[in-house]
Amino acid sequence: MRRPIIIANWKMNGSREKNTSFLEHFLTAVNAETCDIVICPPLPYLSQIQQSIEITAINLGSQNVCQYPEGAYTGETSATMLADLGCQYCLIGHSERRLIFNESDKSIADKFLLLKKNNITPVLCVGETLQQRENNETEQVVLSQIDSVIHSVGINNFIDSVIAYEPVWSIGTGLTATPEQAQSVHLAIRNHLKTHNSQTASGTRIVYGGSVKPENAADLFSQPDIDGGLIGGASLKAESFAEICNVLSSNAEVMH
Ligand SMILES: O=C(CO)COP(=O)(O)O
Repeated sequence: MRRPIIIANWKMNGSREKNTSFLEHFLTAVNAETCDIVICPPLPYLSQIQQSIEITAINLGSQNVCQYPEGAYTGETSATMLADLGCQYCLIGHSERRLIFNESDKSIADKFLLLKKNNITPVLCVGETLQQRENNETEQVVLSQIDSVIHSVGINNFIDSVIAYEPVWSIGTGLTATPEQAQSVHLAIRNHLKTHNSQTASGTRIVYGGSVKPENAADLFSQPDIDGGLIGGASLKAESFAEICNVLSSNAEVMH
């Protein structure tokens, strides 16, 4: 049985004051013992969040990492530094990074490997644009984004990572993939992983992201191959993020 996981991606939002208030409210409202919870704040706030969640079961995640090890890379943050700050997870290949910051498959694979070397779980984000979906290229695009990492790092390194399927057209748009649309891509990903290694396929957690809200979370999370969510906008409000976590957790209890 895969342990469900829910990840907050705060993107470039927050302040020390807002973060403190978020955690205060979130910790009272959340009741999700059967799933892993991860908060990915902006980099400058990693330490602040780390200190506030130290005695809780919540995990710390980064939104990005440098593709190179330590050295002369002005403005960057290494995987070693993230580990030093207590990060257990790190997003890589988010569509905003691929599209706005021109991240390549090669740099994403390099980041993946550096994270593994530092015992940080990579959360590999994949997803198609609206045009690609309309051209029936969804599976091809998503599987090739995954394969480019597997071919570069090797399937053994891929074990225990998390995949986040986030259709680009549903991010921040309010347009959620239907549970059936999401399940069909998640199943295609799992079947494809089987062609590499059946153990990896059954153990890899595949989460859905894209306009997940308390109102649509239960239907998405009840799909057999959706192991949780990567939440943007709705993770900025303590009450809505707690509600989504609670939905995932109670869903997991029913399935046990
Ligand atoms: O990009 C996302 C999480 O990484 C999804 O963002 P929204 O939940 O705001 O659509």
